[in-house]
Amino acid sequence: MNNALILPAPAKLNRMLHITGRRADGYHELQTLFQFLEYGDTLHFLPRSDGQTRLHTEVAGIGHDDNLIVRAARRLQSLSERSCGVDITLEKRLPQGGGLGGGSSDAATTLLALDRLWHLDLGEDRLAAIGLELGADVPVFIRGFAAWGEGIGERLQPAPLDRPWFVVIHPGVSVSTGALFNHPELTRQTPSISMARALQGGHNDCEQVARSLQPCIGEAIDWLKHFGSAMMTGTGSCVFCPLSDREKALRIMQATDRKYPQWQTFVAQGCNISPLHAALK
Ligand SMILES: C[C@@](CO)(OP(=O)(O)O)[C@H](O)COP(=O)(O)OP(=O)(O)OC[C@H]1O[C@@H](n2ccc(N)nc2=O)[C@H](O)[C@@H]1O
Ligand SMILES: Nc1ncnc2c1ncn2[C@@H]1O[C@H](COP(=O)(O)OP(=O)(O)O)[C@@H](O)[C@H]1O
Repeated sequence: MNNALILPAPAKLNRMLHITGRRADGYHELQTLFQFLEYGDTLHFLPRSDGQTRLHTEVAGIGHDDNLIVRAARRLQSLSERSCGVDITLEKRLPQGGGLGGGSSDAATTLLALDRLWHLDLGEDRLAAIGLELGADVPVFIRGFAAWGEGIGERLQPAPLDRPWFVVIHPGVSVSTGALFNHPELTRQTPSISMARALQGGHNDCEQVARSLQPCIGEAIDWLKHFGSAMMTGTGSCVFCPLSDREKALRIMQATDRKYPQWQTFVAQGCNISPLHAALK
């Protein structure tokens, strides 16, 4: 059908993540550098005219109506006066609870796709605000530029990051974002810094608690530290190491597969314009 849309939902990495405080509602104030990866999920959208929204792919452990894709679609449906519907299928590559933002990225791709397919023309500001109701990470995927994020990650400005190749390891476990943020031993008072300072290098305040919750996260970071400045993304569980060239990254991936066959490893380049926005142009 000629008005079907096939779009990427890329992963993100947090190249650093500092927790600078906690708001009265319990959410944490962050300073973080978001960068996209040329790697992620793919969504297929086929409009239907009977007002039904259906996701035809099951995601393990998530009910149809709880899936962020369906929640995003229904939220847009509620804003439309016409009887819009859609059939959606998902090629899932990103692990859940991996800190790669897969669920948030799926939601953002759905919002941008349906805004176009249903001719809603809501504009990026409105879509980012709707996205924020679905998850703190959704706005950066709506905006589509690598960013210095503050607040709970929704105050964004473009960040001129380098674009290395990354070896990314998913050590086969997941970390619940909520559980990590509620942990009594989490560092919550890192002094604020400027973006310019963060671009010179930073750390991830969630790493220590994630290591204690899931020791294999620490094992994966310590292994990748043999090759460069390895770090965890988001609240975990994935860890990454930036490399200057693809061949070197692929060699490290092969060595990781041999030594730790129980982990999933991939190589992808960082990008400062989201592959989603590149595809929508
Ligand atoms: C911390 C980040 C950094 O990228 O990590 P990852 O989840 O991607 O690992 C994100 O901002 C996460 O965003 P997202 O995954 O959308 O989180 P949400 O669904 O909004 O929140 C899940 C739960 O985490 C806690 N939470 C989340 C974000 C934040 N800044 N402070 C918090 O305390 C809240 O308890 C919330 O109920
Ligand atoms: N389409 C989806 N893909 C992944 N997770 C989803 C989706 N819809 C809802 N979720 C929920 O969102 C949570 C966070 O998922 P995700 O964004 O992939 O991880 P993270 O926030 O660690 O990067 C999952 O544990 C899952 O319960």
